[in-house]
Amino acid sequence: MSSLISIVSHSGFGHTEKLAQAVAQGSGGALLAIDQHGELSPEGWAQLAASRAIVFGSPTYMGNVSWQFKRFADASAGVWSQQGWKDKLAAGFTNSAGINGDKLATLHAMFTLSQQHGMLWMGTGMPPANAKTSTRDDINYLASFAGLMAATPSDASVDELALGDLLTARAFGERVAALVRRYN
Ligand SMILES: Cc1cc2nc3c(=O)[nH]c(=O)nc-3n(C[C@H](O)[C@H](O)[C@H](O)COP(=O)(O)O)c2cc1C
Repeated sequence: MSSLISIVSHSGFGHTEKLAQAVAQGSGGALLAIDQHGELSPEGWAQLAASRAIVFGSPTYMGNVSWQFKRFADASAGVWSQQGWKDKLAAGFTNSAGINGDKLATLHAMFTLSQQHGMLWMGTGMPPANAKTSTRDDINYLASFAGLMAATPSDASVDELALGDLLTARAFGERVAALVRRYN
């Protein structure tokens, strides 16, 4: 059964995939994987066409989306020519090793993609956890407004994503679901 919300993402080594799963838990959305060749199945494209909201996800590689995500983005030009995603809701998330690591550039790439398609972008809408008393387990400790950010040390396993980032991803998914209900 098709979902109103789709989370379409690429992950090279599984960390961003774990984040995508948390967004799916929060939103009730369907997970769609861009594979290691940058391809999405025909069923995946059909799911996106039927969705009310599309959440884009990619690791940050060299300060941008992965080439696999970019291949998917370029392939969406076919949808663009039919204005197939116009007025759908959109959001984005990324994960990288550095606390900063130029993640904002990745979110901007996703934002630009959404605007080329005429979509409506949703930020986190979350207050930052930036007080002296804040901890890494807090929601939005990375203080991102444009989209969901997570930081996973370069030598951390998939099972070592920060609890705070997973909670943030879940809350981000809940926000996406709430906005879909509001603007449906
Ligand atoms: C080719 C490559 C480029 C990377 N570039 C960056 C970067 O620009 N900034 C950063 O903070 N981390 C960078 N990283 C680290 C990854 O973002 C990090 O390992 C992330 O958890 C990988 O997610 P994944 O397991 O979903 O692929 C890079 C890793 C690779 C393999």
